[in-house]
Amino acid sequence: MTTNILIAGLGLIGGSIAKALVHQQDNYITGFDIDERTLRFAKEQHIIHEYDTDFEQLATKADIIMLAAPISITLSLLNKLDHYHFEKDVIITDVSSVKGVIMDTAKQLTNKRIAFIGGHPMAGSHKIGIHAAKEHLFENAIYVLSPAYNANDAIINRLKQTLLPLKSNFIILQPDEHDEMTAVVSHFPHLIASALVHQARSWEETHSYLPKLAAGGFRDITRIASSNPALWQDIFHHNQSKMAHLLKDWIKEMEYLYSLLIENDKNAMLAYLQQAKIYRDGLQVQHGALPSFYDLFVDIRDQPGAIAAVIQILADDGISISNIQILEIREGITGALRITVTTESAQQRAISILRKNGYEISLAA
Ligand SMILES: NC(=O)c1ccc[n+]([C@@H]2O[C@H](COP(=O)([O-])OP(=O)(O)OC[C@H]3O[C@@H](n4cnc5c(N)ncnc54)[C@H](O)[C@@H]3O)[C@@H](O)[C@H]2O)c1
Ligand SMILES: O=C(O)C(=O)CC1(C(=O)O)C=CC(O)C=C1
Repeated sequence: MTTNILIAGLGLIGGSIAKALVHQQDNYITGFDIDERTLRFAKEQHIIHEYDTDFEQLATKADIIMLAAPISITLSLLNKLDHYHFEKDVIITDVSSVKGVIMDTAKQLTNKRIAFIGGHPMAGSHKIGIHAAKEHLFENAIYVLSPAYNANDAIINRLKQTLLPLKSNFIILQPDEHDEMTAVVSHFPHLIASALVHQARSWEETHSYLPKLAAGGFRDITRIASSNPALWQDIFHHNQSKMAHLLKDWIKEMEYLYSLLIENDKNAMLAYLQQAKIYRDGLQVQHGALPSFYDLFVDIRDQPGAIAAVIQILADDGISISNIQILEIREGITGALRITVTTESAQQRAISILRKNGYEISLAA
């Protein structure tokens, strides 16, 4: 039997979900978006089967509705859906990064045809819109579900079954617990990344050469400051109290760090950095929201074909690369490639084969 799935908001997240679901024979994917170019692109690229600019038309034909717009829009779409006349039961879910406000709204729903299950796939990017959508975005990612309104186990299983092609790992979380944890490991880091960028920008006023010194470290830690500002303002707004709490904690942490620096306490600073490293290294190998990844650093010369040669050696050995980054290549001088693979054995094989081919390899930059 065909499942009619409406995706409202065909951006990075909605587009990625559509791409993963559209190839399932039994799915019929429809799309709704405020941006008609997005809808046309999605149809032309076979990311959806059909679109309409009339939300009600699409919604009342759907078996499953996925709300993948910014949070404030998702809230207003949810309120609209409550007033529609559905001739059959419908499962509604969302992908919003904050769950409390969504679940509070879902609890106010009165339409008996609706079952609502909150959702949040814990993967994404700093990129915006359907052009950045990727079929494999949610593979191995944690996908949080928070059942709220009219949702029994059979309905939850139906949704999970429909989302199986995403290859995510589902977990059930209460909204408050979800918002507390995502505030720590997702939302608050965005605030800090933006603050670091502001700090660099203001120092540039007196040190014009500063951007040229911003190498791998600054780029790594501030990548997420390039995310969609409107989307993140909306996330901060809807998780405001937890963000404020974390910022207070952070200020205390910075005061502690300030005291370590002022006292110039080498041992205490070493212990602080060591503890952070141990915890961070542990996160890399856990199976969770953070994918497992193993890095190796390859020294290369700045000359045409140098990167391709390294990739070819690994490809010939059947080693697939999950990420590659060029670090601090300066004109005519040796630089480094950071290559990321997903298993320890692939890392060991890559090191061995590249060393045999005369490359210098290290495990840290
Ligand atoms: N970006 C991430 O890394 C990430 C990860 C997980 C979850 N999320 C959540 O996913 C949701 C969407 O984020 P995104 O990154 O895909 O954003 P995006 O900007 O890439 O996509 C949002 C889409 O919603 C559409 N839209 C905006 N207003 C609309 C309206 N009134 N009606 C219909 N469509 C409308 C936009 O045109 C766009 O296509 C957000 O709720 C966000 O919290 C984001
Ligand atoms: O990779 C990124 O750029 C992201 O910000 C993805 C990220 C995160 O990890 O914080 C952002 C928002 C989410 O709701 C889930 C995932």
